[in-house]
Amino acid sequence: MKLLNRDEARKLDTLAMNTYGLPEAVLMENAGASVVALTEGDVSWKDARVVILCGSGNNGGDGFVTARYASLAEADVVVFLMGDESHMSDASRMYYQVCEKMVIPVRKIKKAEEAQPFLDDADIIVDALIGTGLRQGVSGEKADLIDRANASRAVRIAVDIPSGLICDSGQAEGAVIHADYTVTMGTLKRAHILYPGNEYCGSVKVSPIGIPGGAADEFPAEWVTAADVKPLIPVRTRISHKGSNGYLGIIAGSQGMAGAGLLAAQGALYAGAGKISLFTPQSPAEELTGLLPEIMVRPASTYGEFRGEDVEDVLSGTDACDVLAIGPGLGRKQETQDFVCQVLEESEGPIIVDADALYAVAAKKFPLRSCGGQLILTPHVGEFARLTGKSATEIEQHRIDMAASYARENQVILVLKGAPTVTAAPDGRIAVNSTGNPGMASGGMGDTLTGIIAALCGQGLDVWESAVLGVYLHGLAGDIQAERHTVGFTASDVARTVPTARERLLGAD
Ligand SMILES: NC(=O)C1=CN([C@@H]2O[C@H](COP(=O)(O)OP(=O)(O)OC[C@H]3O[C@@H](n4cnc5c(N)ncnc54)[C@H](O)[C@@H]3O)[C@@H](O)[C@H]2O)[C@@H](O)CC1
Ligand SMILES: [K+]
Repeated sequence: MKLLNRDEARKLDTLAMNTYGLPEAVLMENAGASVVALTEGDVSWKDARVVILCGSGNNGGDGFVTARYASLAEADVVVFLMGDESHMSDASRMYYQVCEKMVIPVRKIKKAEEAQPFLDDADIIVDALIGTGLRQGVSGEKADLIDRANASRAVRIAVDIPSGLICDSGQAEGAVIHADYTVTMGTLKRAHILYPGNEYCGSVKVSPIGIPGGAADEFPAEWVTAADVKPLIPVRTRISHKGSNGYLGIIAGSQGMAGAGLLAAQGALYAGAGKISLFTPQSPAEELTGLLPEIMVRPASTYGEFRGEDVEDVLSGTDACDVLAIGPGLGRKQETQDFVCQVLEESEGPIIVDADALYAVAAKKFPLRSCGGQLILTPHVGEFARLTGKSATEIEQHRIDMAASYARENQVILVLKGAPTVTAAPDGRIAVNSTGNPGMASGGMGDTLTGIIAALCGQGLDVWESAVLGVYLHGLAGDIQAERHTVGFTASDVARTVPTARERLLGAD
């Protein structure tokens, strides 16, 4: 499902009006009607005392329509209008007047306290104060009204987006409605899925409001669900053999950090890789041999860590590989950074660049565009901060846009891990992942993801598909683990659960 920012949401409405000739009032009618229709069953409108808070923008227009449908559902409705009436659109004003003609009480208020007795008694509060039109945090009387609505024992239903949330960033800069339900119009908005925005939304319901499905096709960001990634799962034929399922080379590990490469290998193995070689320095190689009998451990440096002089040896080994993954546990020594940059420069196949390899890219200001092979970078926020020179806070507030511009500028697939993980392509595609949970915030999870993505790439998916499906499967495996224990499962547990996740995805509608 498409995921829109503020300007795109406005553009979608304009497209619906201009391209399909749908009048604004029709969209508003459908929006208000769906607020009642989509929540019927979750709440009971009949005989409920309903307070509808309207602003003077089009979100308020949706609120006036909702008032009519709530009244038709036999609710006892009162509307409070806070805002400058002279700013109302024609459609909003029309529905305001319809309320008056239906003798639904509409009280214009300047002070929030005027609504207090009604908020105290309400069963349902509909929040139609401000929608996607908000640019900065709410303060003053509107903020007071929001706080009072939040203090009420009533069920709160937000129209389109909880009032006070910033649509593009999901930030709560001032007062914000804490909704139990949000009925959003057309398609999802960023604030519904970004943190902390999604915590204010409650259960989100999407109403198409009559806009034809194809109208949103031009917008780049997709909220990735099972239906999107299920068709990407590699199909295995009867005559499949290990050679047809990808030979992966994992370049990982250093003295004292042997496990990272093993976790990447586990991720790859359980995601169906045909054959895996783990290229690692001598001492981790000795520790690892035999721990995962299905993989080949290839000692490829006599030092405790990779150095520039090991490049030739490693590349002669990885020559036969279809896909490379580089980074987990490599360490951050200068010599290792040189090694990483040379490997990136000289390799041709797709390469997943993770962990300490990302450190090397950032430290050496390595020109990613000069690389021969297609790259998938998988930074978490800290690593992305190093790559971009931006603060973690700034990245968290703009994770979608920053991932997208980094991918475009550097011509790489960028997987910005976190909540939610955002995958961006050089051509502008953006996939925002819907799986995963906080129990996955533990050491080694990223290493397994790297292995999973590499394995999918080896099974014939292109770099974009591998990243999008890999992120989804990894998160789903974590979600399956979290069904038993919300915290305390390990990266190895997640790797071992990938086959179950794959099967669950295959069985999804
Ligand atoms: N054709 C359309 O444009 C449609 C729009 N729809 C609704 O319209 C909404 C967008 O409407 P608008 O663009 O008119 O904008 P909004 O109604 O979201 O917001 C504008 C209102 O918020 C107030 N406001 C803005 N920033 C504020 C701040 N920082 N503090 C206090 N008040 C503030 C303004 O004074 C104005 O009254 C959507 O969220 C959706 O609910 C739907 O009716 C579907 C059709
Ligand atoms: K709202």
